[in-house]
Amino acid sequence: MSDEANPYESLKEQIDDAAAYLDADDGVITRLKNPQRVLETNLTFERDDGSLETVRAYRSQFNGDRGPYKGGIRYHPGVTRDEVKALSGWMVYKCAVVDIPYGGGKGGIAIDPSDYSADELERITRSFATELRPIIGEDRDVPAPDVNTGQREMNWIKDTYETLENTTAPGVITGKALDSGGSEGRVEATGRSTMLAARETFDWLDRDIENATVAVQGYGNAGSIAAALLEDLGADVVAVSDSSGGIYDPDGLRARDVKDHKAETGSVSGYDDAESITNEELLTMDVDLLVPAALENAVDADLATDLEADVVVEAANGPLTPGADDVLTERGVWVVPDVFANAGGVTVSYFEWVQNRQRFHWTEERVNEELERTVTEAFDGIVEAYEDEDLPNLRTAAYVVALRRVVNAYEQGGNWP
Ligand SMILES: NC(=O)C1=CN([C@@H]2O[C@H](COP(=O)(O)OP(=O)(O)OC[C@H]3O[C@@H](n4cnc5c(N)ncnc54)[C@H](O)[C@@H]3O)[C@@H](O)[C@H]2O)C=CC1
Ligand SMILES: O=C(O)CCC(=O)C(=O)O
Repeated sequence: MSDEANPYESLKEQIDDAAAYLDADDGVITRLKNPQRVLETNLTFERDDGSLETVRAYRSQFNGDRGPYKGGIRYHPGVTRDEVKALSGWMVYKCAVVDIPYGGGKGGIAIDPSDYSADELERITRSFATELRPIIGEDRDVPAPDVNTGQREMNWIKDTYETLENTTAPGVITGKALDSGGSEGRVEATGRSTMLAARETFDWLDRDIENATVAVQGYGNAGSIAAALLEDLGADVVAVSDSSGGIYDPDGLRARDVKDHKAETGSVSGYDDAESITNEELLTMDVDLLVPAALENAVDADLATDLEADVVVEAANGPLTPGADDVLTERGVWVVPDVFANAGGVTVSYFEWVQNRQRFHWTEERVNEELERTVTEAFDGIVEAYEDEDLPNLRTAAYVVALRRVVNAYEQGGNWP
C-alpha cells in the first residue's frame, strides 16, 4: 500500500497539518499520532458444515485522554491493522470536535459478511465479543456499528458481554435495537449530521441548499439517509452509487424509493429508468454537492483534479487522500471534513450511552434537537477557527479545534514521575 493510500499515514499528516498552528509540545503531538494499544486477534469459529475457520480481527484504542475509547466495528475484507488504527484516531478528533466526553477506538474483522450465514456471523461476533470482553466496558471502551454491522451485531455483543460478566451493562455498546437499550434516532444520526453539515455550510457560503444538485457515493446507512434528508430540504439528489455501480437521473431520484429498491434487489442498479453510471463518473459529476459515503480513498489527487462539485461533505471516514485535499484546497472546492460531518453517529451513540446510564429513554424529538444543537455549535467553532486563525481549509480548522481540546486534556492530567 502506498503512503498516499494508507489511511494511518493520512491521519498522521492531518494531525501534523493542524499541529503546525498550535503551540503544543512535539512529544505530546507524537503521543496523539500513535494508538495507546491495538488488540490483534484470531477468531476460530465453526462453519455450518462443521469445519473450522479462522479470521483476523482488531480493536485499536487510540486515545482515552478525554474519556472512554469510542468507535464502531467494521466487517469488511479490506480491514487491516493500519486501517483500524486510522479509523480509531479519526474517532479521537471527531469526539473532540463535537465536544463529547470520549476518546477514540475502532475495531474490525477482515471478512466479507456476505460469505457467511446469519448463524455463522453470530458465532464470529460472539467470538470477537469474548476476545473484547477484558478491554471493553461502559467506562472503558464502548463499540458501535460501522460498515456492514448494525443493531443485530451490537445486540449480540451486548448479550455476550453481559452473560460473561454476569451483569446488565447496556452502555457497553451503542447502536443497539430500541428494545435492547438503543436510542431513538441512532440509525439516522450519521445521515442526519451529514445533512445538517451540508445545510450549515451552504448557509455560511450564502448558497441555496434548496434545488442544489447532489451526488452520493455509497448507499448504505450513512449515504441513503443523508440523501433522503437532503431531499427533505428540497435538494435534488441526481446520482447515487454503491459497490455495484451508480445511477443518474437529471430530474432527481427519489432517495427513499431507491433505498427500497436496494433493499429488495441488493443494489441501486436497475432503479426505475435511471441511467447507469460508474463510480468515477459520479465522483466527477458537475453537481453543487458531492457526498462520499462509502470507504476511504475514494478521491485521490488525480481524481480531485477532475472533480466538479463545488462542495464536498464527507459522510464516510477518510474518503479523500491528503493529496486530494491539497488539490481541492488549491482549486477552491469546499471540503467539509468527516470528523465533523459524520459525527452525528457517535453523538447519538453518546446520547444512547447517557440514556443507558440514566436508565431513561429520550424521545426522538429530544435526540434530534440535541443533535442539531451539537452539530451547529461545532460548525460555528470550526468556522471561527478557520476565519480567526487564517487556516487553509475547514479540515485543518476542525483538527485545530479538536487537537487543542485533546492536548489540553492530556496536559491537565499532569505528569507521572
Ligand atoms: N454507520 C455509522 O453510524 C457511521 C458510518 N460512518 C462511515 O460512513 C461510511 C459508510 O458506512 P455505513 O453507511 O455505515 O456502511 P454500510 O455498510 O451501511 O454502507 C456502505 C455502502 O457503501 C457502498 N460501497 C462500498 N464500496 C463502495 C465503492 N467502492 N463505491 C461505491 N460504493 C461503495 C456499499 O455498497 C454500501 O452501499 C464508512 O466510511 C463509515 O465508517 C461514519 C460515521 C458513523
Ligand atoms: O457511534 C459510534 O460510537 C461510532 C460510529 C463510528 O464508528 C464513526 O463515527 O466512525
